[in-house]
Amino acid sequence: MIFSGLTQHWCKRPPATLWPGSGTALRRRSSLRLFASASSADRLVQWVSSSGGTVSPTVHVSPPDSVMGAGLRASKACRSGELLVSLPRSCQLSYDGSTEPNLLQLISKVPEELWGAKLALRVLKERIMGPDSPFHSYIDNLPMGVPGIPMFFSPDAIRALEQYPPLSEQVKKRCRWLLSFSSEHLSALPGSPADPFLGTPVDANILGWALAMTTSRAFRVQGPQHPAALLPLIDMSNHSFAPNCEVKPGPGGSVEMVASRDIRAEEDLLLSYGKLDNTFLLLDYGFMVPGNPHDTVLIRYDPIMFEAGHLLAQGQGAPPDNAPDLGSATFQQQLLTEMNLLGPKADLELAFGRSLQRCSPRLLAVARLFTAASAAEVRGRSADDLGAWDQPLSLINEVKALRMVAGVAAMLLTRFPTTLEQDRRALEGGPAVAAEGGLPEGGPHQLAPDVRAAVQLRAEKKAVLSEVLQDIGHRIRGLASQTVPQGAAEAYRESVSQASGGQKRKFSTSSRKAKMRNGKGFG
Ligand SMILES: C[S@@+](CC[C@H](N)C(=O)[O-])C[C@H]1O[C@@H](n2cnc3c(N)ncnc32)[C@H](O)[C@@H]1O
Repeated sequence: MIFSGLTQHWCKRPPATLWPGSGTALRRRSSLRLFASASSADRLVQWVSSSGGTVSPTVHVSPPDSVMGAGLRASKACRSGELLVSLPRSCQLSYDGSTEPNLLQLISKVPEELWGAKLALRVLKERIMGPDSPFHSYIDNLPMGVPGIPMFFSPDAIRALEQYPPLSEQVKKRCRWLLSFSSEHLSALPGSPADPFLGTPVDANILGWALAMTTSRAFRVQGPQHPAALLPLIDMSNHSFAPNCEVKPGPGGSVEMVASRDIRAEEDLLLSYGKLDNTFLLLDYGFMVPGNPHDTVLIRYDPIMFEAGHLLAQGQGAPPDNAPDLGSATFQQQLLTEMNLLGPKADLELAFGRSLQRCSPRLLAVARLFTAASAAEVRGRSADDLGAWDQPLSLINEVKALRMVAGVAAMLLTRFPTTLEQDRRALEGGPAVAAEGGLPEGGPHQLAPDVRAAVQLRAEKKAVLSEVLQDIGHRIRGLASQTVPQGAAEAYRESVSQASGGQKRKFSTSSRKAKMRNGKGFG
């Protein structure tokens, strides 16, 4: 059954007390920022200045565009290090800043790790207080939705996203949490003495809006010990991996935004939200960066997957390779436990990624371990050593281990119901792929924005895996020519290039069997 995310109908017919005068603007779902007018932005700047903060005359709020929404821009050139915005503590919105007992009581019911949801409850409280809230000028300027956030995707888009379960599972988890928290703790509040929301009904969709605000706008500037806070005005800066501004703690608990390099007049003022992969960017911020250098593909550790990868990478023309011992030998069990891949609290997450030198150290370590000739080859190695790119066990082992890594990546690529090329054609408006690809059936058509985002996300993941295959194939070819005699090297290269072909390559019988045994590779 397809899980449908939260609905946006609340946006169209909001309770009057929550969204005064906003009903009509919200019908245009494609616009990111739906009601921040020049005057509300001016009021925000005035509020920061009159609350003891500083806003440089260089800082200008730019009107929304269809890609990034509104933003900040330099109205004139400024020098590196120049102070652009300073926010006193009283202008920072965090969940521990409230003294209202009912709100604090409700916030305490949210698990510690869900800081975004705790902060969301505070945002709702301030929103419901309207002009009585000290944060009114800020709250009034918040967008009415972040349409790119998958919590609000249609069933078609969620289906399209299911090709990459690490993301679709997170989306479902968030939606389930919102639904259960609102039925357990919010539905009975109106009319009760414990109600912090002054009788205004709050449901999962409204809490979802507030959660989208906090995950897409909060900062943790004062260090990991301090709760994340919303930073009015500063949070209008959009993201770039090559930013020109940075945010840092200032004197007396203030937060400052400064130019991190010389900035020309009319340049956008951009911050880096962190070295985040596309999954995280889409989940929390509702956008992704094509070719993101920090993108990753997550997989769950499973020895059968490594075995299947090994078989796939061997290829048919390859010299026979002894079947590796997969996790049953005592020395393997010890190292797998040290890597926290075995045991009741095991963390099974492994990753491929551009900035991980193609795969996470633990993934490399597992492949080296499984292809080690004997316990003697890994004796004295810690799990950390085993995952260090510059510490191969031996040339022969490295070739085998990299072939196994490449085989796992190739196998993942073959498991997507659609190929990278099909996804790219769909993004260009070509014919829809079968419904298993999560696209509506039919001829050439424009994808809805949320379906497009889902297809783009999975295409980005496939691009990461393809690059991993090419890169590892290249490394293997370099190593293989040093380790095997001339005739066998030819066969080796042939098998490696077959494995690098990924989706185009046919499974050998044994690897097809392994695939059937293994079921899903993700999540
Ligand atoms: C902290 S807010 C920035 C201000 C926001 N644009 C606004 O209109 O209020 C973060 C949101 O801005 C948008 N955004 C920021 N950087 C972006 C980028 N590089 N590409 C696309 N959207 C971006 C996303 O909607 C994101 O959730």
